[in-house]
Amino acid sequence: MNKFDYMEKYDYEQLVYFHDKATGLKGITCIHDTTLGPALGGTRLWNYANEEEAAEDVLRLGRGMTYKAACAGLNLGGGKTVLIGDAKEIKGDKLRVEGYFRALGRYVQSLNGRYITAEDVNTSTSDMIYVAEETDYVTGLPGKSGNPSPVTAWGAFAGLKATLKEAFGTDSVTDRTFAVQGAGQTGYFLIKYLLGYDFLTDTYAKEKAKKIYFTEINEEHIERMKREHPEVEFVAPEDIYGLDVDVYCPCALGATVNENTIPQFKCKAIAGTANNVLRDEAAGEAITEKGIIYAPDYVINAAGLINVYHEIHGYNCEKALADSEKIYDRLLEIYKLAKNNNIPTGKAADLFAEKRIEMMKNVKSSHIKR
Ligand SMILES: NC(=O)c1ccc[n+]([C@@H]2O[C@H](COP(=O)([O-])OP(=O)(O)OC[C@H]3O[C@@H](n4cnc5c(N)ncnc54)[C@H](O)[C@@H]3O)[C@@H](O)[C@H]2O)c1
Repeated sequence: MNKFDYMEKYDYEQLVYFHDKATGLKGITCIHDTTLGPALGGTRLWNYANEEEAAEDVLRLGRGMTYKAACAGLNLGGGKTVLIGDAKEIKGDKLRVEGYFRALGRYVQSLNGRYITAEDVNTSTSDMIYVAEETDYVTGLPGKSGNPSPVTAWGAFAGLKATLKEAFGTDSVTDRTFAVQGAGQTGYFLIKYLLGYDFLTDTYAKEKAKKIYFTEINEEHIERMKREHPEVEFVAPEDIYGLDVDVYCPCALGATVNENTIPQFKCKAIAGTANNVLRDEAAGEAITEKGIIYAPDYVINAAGLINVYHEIHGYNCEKALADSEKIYDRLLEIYKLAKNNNIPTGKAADLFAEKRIEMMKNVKSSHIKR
């Protein structure tokens, strides 16, 4: 589809190409929707096969950010930047890195706050320090909101409890069993929260799950879990889907809910931190038919975004965690919407986001009339 037709179909505001000859910076920014606030989305550096592929990726990712921010209840719109280039080559040239990312910063500044950037695939918080030399519109800087993963897992834990409430009528984890895929940055913390860990007090003061299984492919992460929490049982990666547990928690890869895994599931709910959990729309429909409650990925894993949003307004960890807990109520609303409209929960999340944006459009236009 030609770009303008595509932009019209999905209501995009802007697609901006930029280039800096001296540093070889070459990229595209998508600003999808700024009804709720400035478009926020990270900058991804990727060796795209061609310009077309980069444009398609940035359009898809930028729109996804609009839905994520809207469902998270933030005053943010959705956007994204992709840089076209070989990360190894660009970042391997230490002299070039400063100029490259400062050129990006100058360009971001030229958008005048309509777009706020952050790190993403192949860009780091230290690259963002250079970006910040040239623009105010960058977040997720070192020494500010910090690593988002414990907060992402905190929000996901709140969402997981809402999902238990929906599936079992109570949100307590004490009688429940869990299968966690991936004990990396977020999965590790999700398991700790399931074991009663409180991030704020650094104590195990909360209720504890009845049983947790986990799987991993990284030896260090397997050893860490076995050493710190021997009661969490390791299973082989291929065995995680068919376990007789209440909840499957995807915290590693995308597309793990698919035609191969769905027949294996014995769980009543799917709730974890991973992105793009459903391989496709059909997977969403199939698990709904199977009676499995699915926590839409971009809703349950939004606390990383909530965390950097707080950085823009002066970071306070307690406030960021409290806001992340709102994912609980948000998911309950989405589950209700799904039931009332007889649609899969993923579709209900999209509907929720669109309704919030529509409502705010009306609020803003009535404000102008006065
Ligand atoms: N980090 C965040 O704040 C954040 C925010 C939103 C979404 N997410 C999403 O959550 C997911 C996990 O992110 P993360 O930051 O924890 O990543 P991570 O790389 O730290 O952890 C993922 C873990 O999964 C393991 N893994 C990979 N393939 C596996 C397999 N087949 N079986 C078992 N384990 C496997 C890896 O070894 C790794 O330890 C990703 O989809 C990411 O996009 C993360």
